Amino acid sequence: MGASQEATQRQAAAPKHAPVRCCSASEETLSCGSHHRPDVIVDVLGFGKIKVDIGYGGAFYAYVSANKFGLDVCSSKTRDLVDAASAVTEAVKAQVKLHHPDSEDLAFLYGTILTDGNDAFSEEPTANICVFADAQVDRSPTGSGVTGRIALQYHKGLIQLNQTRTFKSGTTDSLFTGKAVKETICGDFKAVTVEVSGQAYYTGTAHFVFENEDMLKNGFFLK
Ligand SMILES: O=C(O)[C@H]1NCC[C@@H]1O
Repeated sequence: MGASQEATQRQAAAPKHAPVRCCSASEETLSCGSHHRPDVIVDVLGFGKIKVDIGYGGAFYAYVSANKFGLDVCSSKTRDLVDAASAVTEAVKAQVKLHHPDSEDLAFLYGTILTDGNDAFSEEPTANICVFADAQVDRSPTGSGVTGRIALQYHKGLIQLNQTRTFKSGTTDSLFTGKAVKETICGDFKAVTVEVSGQAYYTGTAHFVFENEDMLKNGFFLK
């Protein structure tokens, strides 16, 4: 079977809109110890005191409307959005202690998501840009980021269970849809199960092998 045939077969078998379910909590600092305090004030270098939300949807993000920085997620220069988001990330990392009930390994801020501020339910798409890891910009509205954003919207009473919202990347215009489907708990935190859907495309394949003589074929530990 040629490579293109294989790819075609895989495409035919691939689910186009399979939703991904995540358990997601609106989170806050360990020290405050309550379930509902999404508003966290941090001192952001160059911008002063800014109120952000911190949410978890597979990773922790800080969420803040871009207009707090005089920016627009859809029309401002990406460089300016990245600089503002990175300043927020630095501030939160330095000033907020995160806690994850399942594992402290998960208790770190992965990035900042600047939004258009349209968190109340609407049929219209709401835009955001995710600046994560080492100031990378996501090409999508961000699965984990949208999950956390829906959790925050739900816990703020801005959306109801099973109200589907559409999320748009301010950078590429790509779309995800998502909804909160069930209340749950995560450790001591009130949480919500979220479904996110989007379109994915194959962009390549890889085939890995190991040879018996390879003394590292089973992997290795770093000392
Ligand atoms: O969509 C996601 O959740 C991933 N994309 C970039 C940040 C996350 O790793």
